[in-house]
Amino acid sequence: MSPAPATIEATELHISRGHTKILRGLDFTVDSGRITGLLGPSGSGKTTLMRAIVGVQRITRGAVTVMGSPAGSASLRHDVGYVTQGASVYGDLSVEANVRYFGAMHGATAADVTEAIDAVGLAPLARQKAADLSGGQFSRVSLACALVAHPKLLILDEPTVGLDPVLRAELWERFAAMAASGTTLLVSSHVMEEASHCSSLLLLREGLLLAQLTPAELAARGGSDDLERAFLTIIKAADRGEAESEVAS
Ligand SMILES: Nc1ncnc2c1ncn2[C@@H]1O[C@H](COP(=O)(O)OP(=O)(O)OP(=O)(O)O)[C@@H](O)[C@H]1O
Repeated sequence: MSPAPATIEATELHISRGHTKILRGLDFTVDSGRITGLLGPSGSGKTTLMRAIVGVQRITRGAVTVMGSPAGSASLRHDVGYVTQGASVYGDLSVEANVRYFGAMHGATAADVTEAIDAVGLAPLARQKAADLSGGQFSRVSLACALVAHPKLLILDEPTVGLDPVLRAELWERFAAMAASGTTLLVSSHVMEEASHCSSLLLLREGLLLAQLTPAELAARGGSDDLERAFLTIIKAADRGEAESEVAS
């Protein structure tokens, strides 16, 4: 079987905001039906890259295509789901009403709504007002609102922040099941241990792509099965490389 075409393709992607260069020439592809992790220190450009893929971030130079169309194309509206860090949920509506509302924009059925709420573990709270939920529960409403549309590409900005370990593990199982049924997921995280759930990793640092590799390759290249330590080793090596090239120039 020939491999499925890439869902996302970035070519020489540059993004500046004001005078600041935030993304500095990224080239990568994200494969279909896989979980790709977007990892990097705070401020490295993860959210900016996700925004570019969704089509809400102006691109300075280069290109991003999603399923063969320029990022943000109207034809992609029903195919791309994006869950931001700031949950876009109506506090005065119940969990169910929120998910139904988002679902209605994508032709979702009542069964889709129930399934999405179940998937994030909020069935017992379906009738509760979103404003009365805990922080972790509230952010899961936002995730349910994205799941209800059954997007082909789901982009999740730090979806496990504020969740306890049990829920985090359940969500990763859910993501794996979605990928197995053909959904492409791009998931950002600070938590390196979560990298092990991904089949491919994009390592960002200061707007540059340090590497695109599998978790096993990260462990091998960073010389540790502790992925956090492996990543730090790679970052330090990149820092040394930059310092050396500055001395040489
Ligand atoms: N509107 C803006 N104008 C200028 N600079 C910005 C703007 N938004 C973000 N930045 C800068 O762009 C850089 C990348 O930010 P971005 O939010 O993409 O990083 P991130 O990797 O997602 O960080 P975090 O993990 O903390 O969310 C940061 O240095 C940030 O200060």
